[in-house]
Amino acid sequence: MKQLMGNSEALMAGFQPEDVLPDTPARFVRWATGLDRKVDDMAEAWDKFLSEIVAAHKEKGVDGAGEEGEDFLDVLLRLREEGTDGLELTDDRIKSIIEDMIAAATETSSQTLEWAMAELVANPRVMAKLQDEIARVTTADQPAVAESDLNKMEYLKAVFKEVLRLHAPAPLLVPHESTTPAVVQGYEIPAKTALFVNAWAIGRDPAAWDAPEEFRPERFVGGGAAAVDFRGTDYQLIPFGAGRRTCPGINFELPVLELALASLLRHFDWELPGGMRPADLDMGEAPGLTTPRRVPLVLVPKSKTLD
Ligand code: HEM
Repeated sequence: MKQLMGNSEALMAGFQPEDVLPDTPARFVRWATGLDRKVDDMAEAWDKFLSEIVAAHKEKGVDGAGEEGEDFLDVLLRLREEGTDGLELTDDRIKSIIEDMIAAATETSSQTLEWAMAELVANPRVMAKLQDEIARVTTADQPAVAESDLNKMEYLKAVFKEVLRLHAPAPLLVPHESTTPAVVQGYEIPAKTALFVNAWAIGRDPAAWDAPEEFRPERFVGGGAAAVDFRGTDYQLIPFGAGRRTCPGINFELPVLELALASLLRHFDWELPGGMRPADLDMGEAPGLTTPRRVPLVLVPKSKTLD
C-alpha cells in the first residue's frame, strides 16, 4: 500500500495492521526507528514551502515579473499557460522541478566555494596570484567586480577547474543505468545495470594528471594539455558529469561562483585564526554523497584598501 499518512494515524483511522506495517526487515527498521516518519515530516515541510512559493508566483501573475524579468518559476508557469508538447506541467511537477534545482544547486555551489577558499589559504602563492589578477582587471573606482570582468580572469577560471578536479562535489555523480549491453575494458556490462562513475578518482588519476594531489591551477593556463575542459567533453575531468544528463546548471553556477570568489578576494585578505599556519589546515573530506570538508573552514577577513 502506498503510505499516505503516518502508521499510527493510519491504524487509528481504521486500516488493518497488515495494510500499514512494514513487510520487509529493512522497511521494519525504517519504520521502528522513526526514519519513515522523519522522511514524511520533511516531505510535508518541503511541500508546504514549495506550495507557498508557487502560490505567490501565481498571484503575481506571469505579467507581474517587473523590471527584473521572469525568474525560473515564472517561465515554468508561462510554459504551462502556453501549453507544452506531451508534458502537462502540473503543480506537483513544477514543485518537483524546483525542489530538484534547489537540491542540486545549493550544497554543490557552497561546498565548491568553501574548498576554493581552503585551497587558496593553504596555497598562499596561488592566493596572491589570483588577487593580483583581480586587481589588474578591476579598477579602484568600480564598487564591485562586474560579470563582464570575469572573461578577463583566466587564472580565476583555472582555479575553479583545479578546485573541481580535486573536490568534485558529487564524487560519484548520480547513479546511471545502462540502456544497452556494453563491454568496457573487458568487463561485460548488461543492459539495466546501475552504474556509478567515480569522478573524484578520475580527477586524481596519475595516468591522466601530473602530480595529481597538488593544487596547481597553472595546469589549466594556456593551450595544449591546459585546454582540458570540465563540461563533459574531456573524460579526465567530469565534475559536472557528461552526456545528456550532464549538469544543466553549469552556465548559472560558474559566473555566480566566480563573482563570489573574486569579490571575497578583492575586498578582503584572509587569514587563519589563532596563528594557525597553512600547513596545519585540515584538508580532509567527510564521507557522504557529497564531499564536504571534514572540518568546516574558519577564516578571519582583513579589509583591504583598494588602489
Ligand atoms: C559547482 C556546482 C555544481 C556541480 C559540481 C554540479 C554537478 C552535477 C552533477 C555531477 C550532476 C549529475 C550529472 C551526471 O551524473 O551525469 C548534476 C546534475 C544536476 N545539476 Fe548540477 N552541479 C552544480 C551546480 C548546479 C546548479 C547551480 C544547478 C541549478 C541551477 C544544478 C542543477 C542540476 C540539475 C537539475 C541536475 C539533474 C540533471 C538531470 O537529472 O538530468 N547544478 N550536477
